[in-house]
Amino acid sequence: MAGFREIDKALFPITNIPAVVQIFKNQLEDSAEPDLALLSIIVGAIENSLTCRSNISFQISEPVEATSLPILELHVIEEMYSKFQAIIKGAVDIKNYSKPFATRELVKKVSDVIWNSLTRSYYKDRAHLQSLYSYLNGSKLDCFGVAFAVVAGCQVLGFSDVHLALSEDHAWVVFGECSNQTAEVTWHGKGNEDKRGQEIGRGVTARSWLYVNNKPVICTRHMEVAALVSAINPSLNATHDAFEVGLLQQELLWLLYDLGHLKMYPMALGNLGDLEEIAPKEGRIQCNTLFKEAIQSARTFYNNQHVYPYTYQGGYFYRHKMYKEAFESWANASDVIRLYNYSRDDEEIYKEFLEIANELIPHIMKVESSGFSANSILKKPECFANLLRFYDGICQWEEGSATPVLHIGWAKPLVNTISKFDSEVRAQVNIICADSEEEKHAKETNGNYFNNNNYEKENGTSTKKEEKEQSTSNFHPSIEALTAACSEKL
Ligand SMILES: CC1(C)CN=C(N2CCN(c3ncnc4sc(C(F)(F)C(F)(F)F)cc34)CC2)S1
Repeated sequence: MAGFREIDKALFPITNIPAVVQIFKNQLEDSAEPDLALLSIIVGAIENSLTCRSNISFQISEPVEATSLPILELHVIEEMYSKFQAIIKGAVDIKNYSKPFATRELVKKVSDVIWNSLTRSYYKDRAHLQSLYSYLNGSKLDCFGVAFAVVAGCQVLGFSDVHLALSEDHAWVVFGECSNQTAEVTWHGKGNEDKRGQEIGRGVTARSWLYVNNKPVICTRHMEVAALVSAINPSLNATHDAFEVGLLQQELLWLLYDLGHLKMYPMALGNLGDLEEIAPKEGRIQCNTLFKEAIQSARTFYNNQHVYPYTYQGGYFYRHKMYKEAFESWANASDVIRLYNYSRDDEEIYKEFLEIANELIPHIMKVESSGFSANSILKKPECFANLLRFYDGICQWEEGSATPVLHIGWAKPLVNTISKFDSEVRAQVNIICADSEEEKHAKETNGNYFNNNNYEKENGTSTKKEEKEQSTSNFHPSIEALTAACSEKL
């Protein structure tokens, strides 16, 4: 069983970051399960006291030491911890539910208890609504927070088979003797009817990015701790972070990394990479290594069906003006999305690709075409090839989808970008039609490679592709038409 033990209580009152890290270490290394409710309440209390407006003067007027925190008294935490236990145990009579494994009815009941105790209406996307501190003190939770609270509630009831399942923009639970049962427990997006209690769709939604082609991160208890730590939000306001909260999140993520609990959690590795880029820790691996580990994790454990590891890495390269590398990361992100069907639940990733295509890439083009260096990316065929691959993936994402992706707003920046490359550069990119000798070679070498500037791509097959007869080339017709138009101008 989990629990708030004497060795944890002995660390109170908590006044600094090392004490919080020690409690997490005790909980994570103990043979029993780490106590999700306890850990969420502790970090939620710290985050809330350092980021919520009420004591804003505290931050500005009294510069605090890096690792000092507002004092956390034991009785405050104990009261909240007992309150959560009382709410859950008071509302769920487990005599009605056979043990040792949870049932759909039990999971739905716990979800109803959380759901019905939330404030009637509040701004759901506000920051700092992810922890049990927010639930117990403000009766407010965001979409992730509800799912997390349900798993923490099931832990209180002794159901150790109920675990958090995470896509890149949604959370649900798995449960049962073989952990193969799934249930929605929270809402997603705006204005969508919640599907709480239902199993995760096999139908058309299963092919949407929202459910990552049935390759979600299935958490262990320790990975659920990593999720609550990843969900820590240091932002004070739109422009500033409370740096002690960011520091605490970074220390806790390194603790989880060292214990091996981030190996199968690409987004947590990406979060740690972002924090390391801002404030690199002595003697730790570099942030771009973390972005690579996140990509490797997604390729190894999730059949390369996740987009964010590539956009974490692309964002890093972009901020460091490594534009050639950024194009490759974004083209790799596009190779992931091309196999999905775009559905109305996929707005978040749509916005991500829209920003890359219509803000970041045009900015790079502007910067690169003003300067006149021989080393410019406008002279590099692999940059042109990766841009085509990026756009082609988005076109293919749209293919076969009920909802269109592209509109005229996409076309102008796209044509503007492609026309920035001189004809002799474009001519060096050799688009190889499917079934050619090179294509077969590419299949044998099982991957993408630039072969004397040829752009070769293994034509990844998927259900989406099988439905279409093999096209004459790898690219979506509109990209093919564009490149043909360009080459006509040679
Ligand atoms: C490259 C990026 C644009 C930078 N930040 C990104 N994040 C920030 C952190 N983030 C996350 N980081 C760790 N774990 C999770 S679980 C999750 C979620 F499934 F959507 C949930 F639970 F519904 F909110 C989101 C998420 C979401 C993606 S992607």
